[in-house]
Amino acid sequence: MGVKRSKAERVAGRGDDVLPGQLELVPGGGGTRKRASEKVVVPVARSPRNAAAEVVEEPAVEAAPAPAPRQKRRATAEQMASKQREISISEFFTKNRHLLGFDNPSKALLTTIKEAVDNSLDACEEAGILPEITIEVHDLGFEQAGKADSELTKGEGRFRVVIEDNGPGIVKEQAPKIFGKLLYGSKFHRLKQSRGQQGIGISAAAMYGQLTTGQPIAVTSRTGKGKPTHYFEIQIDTRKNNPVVTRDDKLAEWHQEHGTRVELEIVANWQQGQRFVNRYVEHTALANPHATVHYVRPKQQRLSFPRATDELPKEAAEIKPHPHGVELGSLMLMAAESKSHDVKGFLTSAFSRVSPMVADEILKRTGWKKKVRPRDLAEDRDLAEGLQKAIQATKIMAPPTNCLSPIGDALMKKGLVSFLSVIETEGPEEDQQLDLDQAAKKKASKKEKQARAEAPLVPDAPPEEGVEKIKGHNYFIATVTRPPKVYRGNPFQVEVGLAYGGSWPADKSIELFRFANRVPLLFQRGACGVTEAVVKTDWRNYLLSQPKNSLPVGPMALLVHIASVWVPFTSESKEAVAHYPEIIREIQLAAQECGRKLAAHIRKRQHADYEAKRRSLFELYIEEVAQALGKITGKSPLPIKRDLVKVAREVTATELEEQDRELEEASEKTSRRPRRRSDEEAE
Ligand SMILES: Nc1ncnc2c1ncn2[C@@H]1O[C@H](COP(=O)(O)OP(=O)(O)OP(=O)(O)O)[C@@H](O)[C@H]1O
Repeated sequence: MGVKRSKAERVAGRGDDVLPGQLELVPGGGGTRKRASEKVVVPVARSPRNAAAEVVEEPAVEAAPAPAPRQKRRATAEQMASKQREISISEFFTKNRHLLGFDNPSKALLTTIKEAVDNSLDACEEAGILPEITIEVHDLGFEQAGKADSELTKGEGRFRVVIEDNGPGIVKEQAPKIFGKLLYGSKFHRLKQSRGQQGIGISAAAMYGQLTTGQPIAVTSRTGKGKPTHYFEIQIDTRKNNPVVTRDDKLAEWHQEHGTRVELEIVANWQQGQRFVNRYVEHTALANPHATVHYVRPKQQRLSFPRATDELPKEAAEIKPHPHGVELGSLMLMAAESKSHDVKGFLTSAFSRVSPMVADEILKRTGWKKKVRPRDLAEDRDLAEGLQKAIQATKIMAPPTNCLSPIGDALMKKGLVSFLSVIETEGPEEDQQLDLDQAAKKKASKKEKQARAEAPLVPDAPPEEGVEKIKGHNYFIATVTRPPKVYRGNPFQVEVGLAYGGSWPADKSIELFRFANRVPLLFQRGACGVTEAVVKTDWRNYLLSQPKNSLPVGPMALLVHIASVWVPFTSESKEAVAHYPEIIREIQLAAQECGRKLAAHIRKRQHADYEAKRRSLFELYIEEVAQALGKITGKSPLPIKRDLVKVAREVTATELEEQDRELEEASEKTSRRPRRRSDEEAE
């Protein structure tokens, strides 16, 4: 069937090549200029009324190019050139501090603590030291915030943040650059899993402190027994991005044999920011069960999170880049820096998984007739492109994965159990915003709540495999660790753990805990690839309800951890993971695997509930039946009742009951101590 033309099209005779609503282009460089002899097609606004006649005719006119209106130049290139100058990285981030997570005083508080704690944990692990970290937040008073009272948001003021670790310490010469120069660090150029990766975190915190309070960052550090303790005060010359040491002393005494203490004065908002900090500390303890964390807060009890294991995480090895992940520019740069005399040597020494045999295969694919040196690759883009294509066409083993250090199933479970004990002991987050007196009052009602919660909802409901008993709550815990995978040459690994039941609300969206290289991600949930993967998973298959494009609803906390040598964050503030399809797919697979375990548990639980209901129904009539049988047989009704109860239990027994009873006995023997307790209690 032919296309029906409008009247205008038929008149113009060009309806076939001009779509309605389109301006006709005249070939030959004329752009939209009209040819004299032709009718011209002019677009008209589409509306239901004129949809049928979308084009109208206009008499063709020779179009003369209209002279451009003369405008007075506002600035000349020379004038503009006089204003152009280099921008230092510190100047840039002073203006764009939101990019580093210092958007507002409450977020700045968390970012400052996070940057320092992440460094401490990284340093301890790298040195093979079990971390013991103290986080202190001291309120210096609202009047010192440097603003008029009327300008202060409630809770805003000046705070001193102190982070102390028992790590390897920092050598004297390095301290000024580490704390007083942005983009200076030990982790950016290597491929190894670590919390820090950019070399900007702690100096950015120092810069924020300097900007808001004018105070320098203070650093105390010692590298070992018998070594001196150095104390520095460091400022940043933001114009040059260089450190300025304002104080450099040797301390006569320091209680740490080795370690680092960082002190920053910042404008923060404790009232609004404390819940983020509390959450960060709790979640850090959850993902780092090998660390002891002490937490000192204004007007509240000092908290301690003792380590749940004395085993350090598996050491992550440093690897070389994988050839499949290298881009042309990087390849040329690497070739320029290579000390090898030939390309074969360059390939085997600069990349992982390139043996001499694999290098020969790559070179054969290039089809080069003459000898090529790495230097030639750096200078000749075509040669480099040829090599890159040959690399991509060659099958090369996936990169080694000993550069990754996942939490692991066992420790993830341990961490979740400890974390849940904390929640049950301490109550929800809001409780922590109260002052000490109010907290004491709340404690009494919490005990009542707990007593109520401890009463089993389902008579004889048995705990089952994967179910952890925490202070009277049954939590089903399941974990999944996926095998390592690679995105753009970077190895990564996904782990998922879930805790279902207990006191999580059944009618709300699940709690999603995101972690990257053991660091909790607390902001930008909606913009994170992890959230996308969880939302994309169809949780209805696993017996949870799930509104469209949302997290599932149910009494569940879901922990997702991605471990990688280079986590692709969406910004420098490292708050959300980018939406790489390979990563999203892996998270989905892990979530599905965990979901299957969850569905099996929910089914078993539903079956147990059903049988328990049946049993209670039998038991309702057993007394009467026993009495009646006693009368008929002339025997005592008591043994009859006992026998009937026994039969009812046998009939309604679920297959799990036996093993559950064993589990319950075992769990009664092992008294669980909550990981978080106040130091007062400990004493
Ligand atoms: N407490 C510490 N103990 C030992 N070394 C430290 C400590 N804090 C910082 N460093 C060193 O200082 C460097 C710079 O730290 P910084 O926080 O600026 O960046 P990063 O941790 O490398 O990366 P990111 O910007 O992603 O946090 C680190 O790479 C580390 O080598």
